[in-house]
Amino acid sequence: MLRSQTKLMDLGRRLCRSIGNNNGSNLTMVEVDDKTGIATLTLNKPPVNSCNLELLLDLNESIKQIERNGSRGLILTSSNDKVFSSGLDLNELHQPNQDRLIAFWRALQDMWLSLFLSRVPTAAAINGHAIAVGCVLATACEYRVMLPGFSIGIHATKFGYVVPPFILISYLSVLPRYIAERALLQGKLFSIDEALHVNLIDEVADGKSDAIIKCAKFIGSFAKTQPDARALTKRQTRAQDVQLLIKDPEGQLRESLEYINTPFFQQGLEVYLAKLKSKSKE
Ligand SMILES: CC/C=C\CCC/C=C/C(=O)SCCNC(=O)CCNC(=O)[C@H](O)C(C)(C)COP(=O)(O)OP(=O)(O)OC[C@H]1O[C@@H](n2cnc3c(N)ncnc32)[C@H](O)[C@@H]1OP(=O)(O)O
Repeated sequence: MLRSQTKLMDLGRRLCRSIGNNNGSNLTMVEVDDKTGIATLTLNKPPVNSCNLELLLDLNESIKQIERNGSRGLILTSSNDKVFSSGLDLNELHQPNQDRLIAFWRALQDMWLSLFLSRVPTAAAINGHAIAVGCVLATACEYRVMLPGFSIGIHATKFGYVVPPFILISYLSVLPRYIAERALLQGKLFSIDEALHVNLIDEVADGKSDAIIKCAKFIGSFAKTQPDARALTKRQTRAQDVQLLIKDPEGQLRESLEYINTPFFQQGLEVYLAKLKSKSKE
C-alpha cells in the first residue's frame, strides 16, 4: 500500500476531541481532529435534520466557534445515515407565528452567510439525501463528496415555491447558469451520477468515513497557503454573491415573509405537508 494511502486511513481512525458548541444542545456536534486540526460539524436533529429555528441558530454558533477555535477546516456531515438534511422545517413556514417566522428567516440568512463566507476551508460529506436547503448547505461549502443512492437538489418549483435570491445564488455558485436555471425550473433532484456529471458534487465516496477522508484531503490541499490571504481571497471571490443579503438583509427578509404569508403559498404548503405525512405513514 502506498504511504499516502496509509496516512489517509490513519486519518480516518484518529481520535477526535468533542468541543460541543457552548449552548448545551446536541442539534449539532463539533469534533476536532487533534492531529489535523480539522473540525467535523455533524447535523444531529432527528429524524431528518429539517432546519428549524433552533437548528439554524445552533449551526451558526457551531460555524462561528469552529472559526474562533482556530480549526484548519470544517467538514459538514450528518448523524443520520440516510438524510444529510431534508431542508427547511416546513412546520416553521406553515401558519407561522410572525415573531418566530422573523427570527427563523433571519437565522437562515445569517447561517447561510456564515457558512458561505467562512474563513476556514469548508467541505460537505453528504452521507444522505440533501434536499432544498439541505442542498444549499452543501453548495455553501467549497467541496462536496457524496455517497451513492441518494438525491441532491432544489425541487421548490414542484411544490409552488419561488426560491429567494440567496438560494438561487448558492446554486449558481457551483453550477453553470443554464444548468442551474433548467434544474430549478424542473424542480430537479439529481442522482449521484447526474450530480457528478454537472459538478454539483466533486467526488463520490463509498461510505461516510471515506467521504470524510476525501473532504480532509481537499482541506489539506490548502496547507501551504497563508490562512488570512486565503480567507480574504475567498471573501473577495464570493463578494458579489452576498452583496444583496449583506446590503439589505431586512429587505430580503421582508420580501420572503410577504411571500410566505400569501394564501397561495400557505395553501400549497398545506397540500405538500399532508402528502409528506401520509407518505411517512405508508
Ligand atoms: C420565500 C421563500 C419561501 C420558501 C422557501 C423556498 C425554498 C425551500 C427550501 C426548503 O428547504 S423547503 C423543504 C423542502 N424539503 C422537502 O421537501 C423534503 C421532504 N422530505 C422528504 O422528501 C423525506 O422526508 C426525506 C428527506 C427523503 C426522508 O425520507 P424518509 O423516508 O427517511 O423520512 P420521512 O419522509 O418518513 O420523514 C420523517 C418525518 O420527518 C418529516 N419531515 C420530512 N421532511 C420534513 C421537512 N422538510 N419539514 C418538516 N418535516 C419533515 C416527515 O413528515 C415525517 O414526519 P412524521 O414521522 O411525523 O410523519
